[in-house]
Amino acid sequence: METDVGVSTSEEANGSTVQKKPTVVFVLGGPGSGKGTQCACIVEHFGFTHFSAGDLLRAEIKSGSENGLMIKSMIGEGKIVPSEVTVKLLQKAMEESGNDKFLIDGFPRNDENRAAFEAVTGIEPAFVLFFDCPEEEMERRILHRNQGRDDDNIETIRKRFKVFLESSLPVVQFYESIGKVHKIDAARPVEEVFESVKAVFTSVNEKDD
Ligand SMILES: Nc1ncnc2c1ncn2[C@@H]1O[C@H](COP(=O)(O)OP(=O)(O)O)[C@@H](O)[C@H]1O
Ligand SMILES: O=c1ccn([C@@H]2O[C@H](COP(=O)(O)OP(=O)(O)O)[C@@H](O)[C@H]2O)c(=O)[nH]1
Ligand SMILES: [Mg+2]
Repeated sequence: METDVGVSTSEEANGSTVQKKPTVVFVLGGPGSGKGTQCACIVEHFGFTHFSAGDLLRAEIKSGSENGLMIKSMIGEGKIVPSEVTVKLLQKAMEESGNDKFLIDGFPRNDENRAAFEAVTGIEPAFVLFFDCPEEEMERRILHRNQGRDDDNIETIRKRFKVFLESSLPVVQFYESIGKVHKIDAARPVEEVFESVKAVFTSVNEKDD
C-alpha cells in the first residue's frame, strides 16, 4: 500500500488537483566515504531534510523498542537490518518532517531494501549520489571517527566492506543502468567533494526550471 507521506497537492488549470510526490535523493557510498558529512553541507545549501538510515536505526536501539536488540546485534555484525524495519522508520521520519525534499543517506543497502521502499512509499529517487572512495581511505576515516560506535572496530569494518561490495554496490549498479547515478570522487578534502556535489544539485535544479 502506498503511503501519503509528505504528499502535497496543487491546483491544475482546469481546477482538478494533482498529488505531488516528495523528492528523494539517495546518498550512497561505502562506510566512511563521507555520506553524513556531505549531507550536512547539502542541507545548508539546498533545503533538504537529511535522514541517515543508520542514525534512525541507532535511535531505535536507544529508544528501547522491541526491535532494539535485534537491530543492535545486526549492526554489531555489519549485517543489513530487514527492510520492513528500516522502511517504516524512514517513512515515519518523512511523514513527521513537514518537508517534501529528502536526502536518504546509507539506504537502500541491498536490492530488497530498494524494492521495499518503492513498493511501500511509491517513491522513486530523483537521482542517486554515489561517493566513490578507496577502502584504505574509508578505513582510515572510520578508525578516526570517534563517535563511540560499536561497529567502528576493525573486525566489524571488514565485515561492512564485504557487505558493501556484495549487496550495496549492486544497488548503485542498478541505478547506473537507468542513468540515475552521479558518481563523485570522495577521496578528496571535504570542501572539494562538496564542490562536485554542489555542481550536481545546481545542474539538476537548472534542468527542472
Ligand atoms: N572528504 C573527507 N576527507 C577526510 N575526512 C572526511 C571526509 N569526509 C568525511 N570525513 C571524516 O570521515 C569520517 C566518516 O565520515 P562520515 O560522514 O561519517 O561517513 P559515512 O556517513 O559515509 O560513514 C568522519 O570522521 C568525517 O569527519
Ligand atoms: O539501511 C540501513 C542502514 C544501515 N544499516 C545498518 O547500520 C550500520 C551503520 O550504517 P551507517 O550508514 O550509519 O554507517 P556508515 O555507512 O555511515 O558508516 C550498517 O553497517 C548496517 O548494519 C542497515 O542495516 N540498513
Ligand atoms: Mg553515516
